[in-house]
Amino acid sequence: MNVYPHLAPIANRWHEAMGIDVRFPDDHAAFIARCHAAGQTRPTPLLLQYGEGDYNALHQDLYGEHVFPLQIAVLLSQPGEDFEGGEFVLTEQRPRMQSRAMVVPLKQGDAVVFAVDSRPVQGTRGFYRVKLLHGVSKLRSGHRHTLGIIFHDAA
Ligand SMILES: O=C(O)CCC(=O)C(=O)O
Ligand SMILES: [Fe+2]
Repeated sequence: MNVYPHLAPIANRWHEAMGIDVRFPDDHAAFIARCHAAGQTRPTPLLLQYGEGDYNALHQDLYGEHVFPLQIAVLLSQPGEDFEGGEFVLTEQRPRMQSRAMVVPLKQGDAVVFAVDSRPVQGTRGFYRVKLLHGVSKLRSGHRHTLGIIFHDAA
């Protein structure tokens, strides 16, 4: 599976809508070369394991100047069977409003594609930026594994 080429055009449309000048090449290797040239050389894909009581506080995976604006998390365990609790949570912060929470109901093998930092939302006067955070609620029992794919390398 090579998903980056499908995401790069979306990333470019998002940047255009948000008035950000940076554009992304079709080829992931070319984008990684840009990260490396800026000292972002550490690979970022991760396998995460959560046990009972573990959680992942709301955060953003920003690891340097170069940021690919979309990332992926794949749930490797079966909710309700392998673990209880441990929901994937997003919050969206709109200008002058309080944050909205969203729970993404993932089953084993599902992937969620989400904004690393901000996404454009159509308003009455063009697009505005909505800031996202993501995290995982506390596991009540069992074990939960995920694969996280972040397309930029880290400094
Ligand atoms: O465990 C998860 O579902 C999300 C982990 C995470 O923060 C990430 O993939 O960036
Ligand atoms: Fe994360």
